Amino acid sequence: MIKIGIIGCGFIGTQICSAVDSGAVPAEIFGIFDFSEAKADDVLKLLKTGNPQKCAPEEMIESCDLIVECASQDAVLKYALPAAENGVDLMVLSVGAFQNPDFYQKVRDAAAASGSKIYIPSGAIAGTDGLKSAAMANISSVSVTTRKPVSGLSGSPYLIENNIDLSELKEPKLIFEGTAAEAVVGFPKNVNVCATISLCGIGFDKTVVRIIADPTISENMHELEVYGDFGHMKMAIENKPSPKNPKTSYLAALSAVSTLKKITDPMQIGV
Ligand SMILES: NC(=O)C1=CN([C@@H]2O[C@H](COP(=O)(O)OP(=O)(O)OC[C@H]3O[C@@H](n4cnc5c(N)ncnc54)[C@H](O)[C@@H]3O)[C@@H](O)[C@H]2O)C=CC1
Ligand SMILES: O=C([O-])CC(=O)C(=O)O
Repeated sequence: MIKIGIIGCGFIGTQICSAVDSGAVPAEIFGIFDFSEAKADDVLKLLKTGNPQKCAPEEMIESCDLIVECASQDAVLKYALPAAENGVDLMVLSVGAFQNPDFYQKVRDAAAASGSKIYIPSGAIAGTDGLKSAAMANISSVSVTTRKPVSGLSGSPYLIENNIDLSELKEPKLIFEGTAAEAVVGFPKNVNVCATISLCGIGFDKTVVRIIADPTISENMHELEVYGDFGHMKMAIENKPSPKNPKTSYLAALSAVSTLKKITDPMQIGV
């Protein structure tokens, strides 16, 4: 069984640990890490199988087969390269960190040299299968429109830097329109899906992102629209947010668990 290290014991980390602990994924949690000791302790208390420990990422990199980052873009910037250089597989949820092309290339090159794999789950969006296939020919445009309740957007650097106060909002409002590269910096906890779409399609600088704050909804919604030689694709998803973290959709955690199942399964279905 593969030995997994988890960096980040919030909503997604907890869901992954529970899935492994229940036997739904044939793997073993070797270690967990969170800079909040309390969060790591809460996850340790949940686990009933194996011998999971709190341990530093450096120790995971020495001892695990796969490290799952479900913490923050900062954590990706800190641990992705050492993991890839050490030949350890890595799953990344805070995909926005890859908008820096030099960093992305360094991690890719290190993984290629060491033979490790970097897994990026489809996360809180659908349609990555069709987009990846479409990208085998010419794609003329990709856009993502994300619509979230105000509580899911609060505290984003873009809102703070531009003095945008959404607390009195009564109707949906377009609060951002720009490239995916700009969106993942301004909203690092909200539009990692746009980073994933950029990597599957035409890149961070050509993917157009719109973010709408909507006080009338309770779901996190994403619409993907792609035009290319293949034709025209439209995808819309209405995600239930996690009860623990309104920024994150439940589907994001399910997609991480599903990716783990795919890694450990002899049958590989879908692109
Ligand atoms: N790829 C996708 O489609 C999606 C990605 N995400 C991203 O996945 C990540 C995890 O999401 P959630 O579990 O909902 O977040 P969360 O906020 O519930 O949990 C994150 C945990 O990581 C810890 N953490 C943050 N930075 C850390 C660091 N440098 N070192 C150690 N611990 C650190 C925090 O203390 C917290 O306990 C976030 O970056 C989120 O933006 C979320 C939803 C969709
Ligand atoms: O969970 C979602 O709906 C999207 C999200 O937070 C992200 O992509 O970072």
